[in-house]
Amino acid sequence: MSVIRFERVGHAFGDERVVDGVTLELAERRVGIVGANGSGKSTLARMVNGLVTPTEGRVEVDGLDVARYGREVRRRVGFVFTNADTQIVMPTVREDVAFTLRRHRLSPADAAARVDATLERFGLTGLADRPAHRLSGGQKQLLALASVLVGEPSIVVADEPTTLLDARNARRIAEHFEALDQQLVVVSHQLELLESFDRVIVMEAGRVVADDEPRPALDAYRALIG
Ligand SMILES: Nc1ncnc2c1ncn2[C@@H]1O[C@H](COP(=O)(O)OP(=O)(O)OP(=O)(O)O)[C@@H](O)[C@H]1O
Repeated sequence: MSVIRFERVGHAFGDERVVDGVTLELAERRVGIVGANGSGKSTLARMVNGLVTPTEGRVEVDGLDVARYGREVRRRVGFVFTNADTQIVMPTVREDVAFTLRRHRLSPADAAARVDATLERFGLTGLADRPAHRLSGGQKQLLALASVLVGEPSIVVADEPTTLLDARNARRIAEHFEALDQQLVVVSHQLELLESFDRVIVMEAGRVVADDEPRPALDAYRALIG
């Protein structure tokens, strides 16, 4: 199991301090992060793989300082965005999944086999040669997840991965997340998704205000938002 460590982490955008004095050690299989809009959840999540750098304190993944060892950390930590369009970078479905492996030093045959197996796993084989940007929202989110997982990260961080999807696709994506072998950190407003998790962190104005098993943590969150 990997360990994500936040040590007195803060982040300010200009004068606005959006993450403030967060110390956490996350080593559970499934960790959820909830909080009101603007409470700093995305900023915190993005610090795990260096998309955002702390302005105070440090974040480590398996002892690696994310600010210094970004490349190594990003090999271990896959990030899934809310809007799959943000992370689809290649013209076709197959090329997008293959793009993740460009620095993995695999032989072309091994890389192709891994891509094919991943497409199959996410039900994307029949769409492999389609333009990625013309997929439906649900298919795009499956592609985004496939493109992350083909790199075999040990941790997957997802920032509201089901928010833009209809109920059926949200359920499908949630099932894929539930089936992952990887350690998972998920930011979500969809509280039922987090009920089966090992630990839930509640953020309020940049601080951790509850950190517990899902039931008490989600109760604390519901009380907080009234
Ligand atoms: N790149 C940026 N530049 C300036 N301010 C930012 C930037 N990104 C986020 N913020 C501000 O930081 C604060 C925290 O934002 P963040 O996205 O981390 O919150 P969040 O809890 O994920 O919110 P939401 O639930 O709405 O996604 C907000 O006030 C936001 O406006």
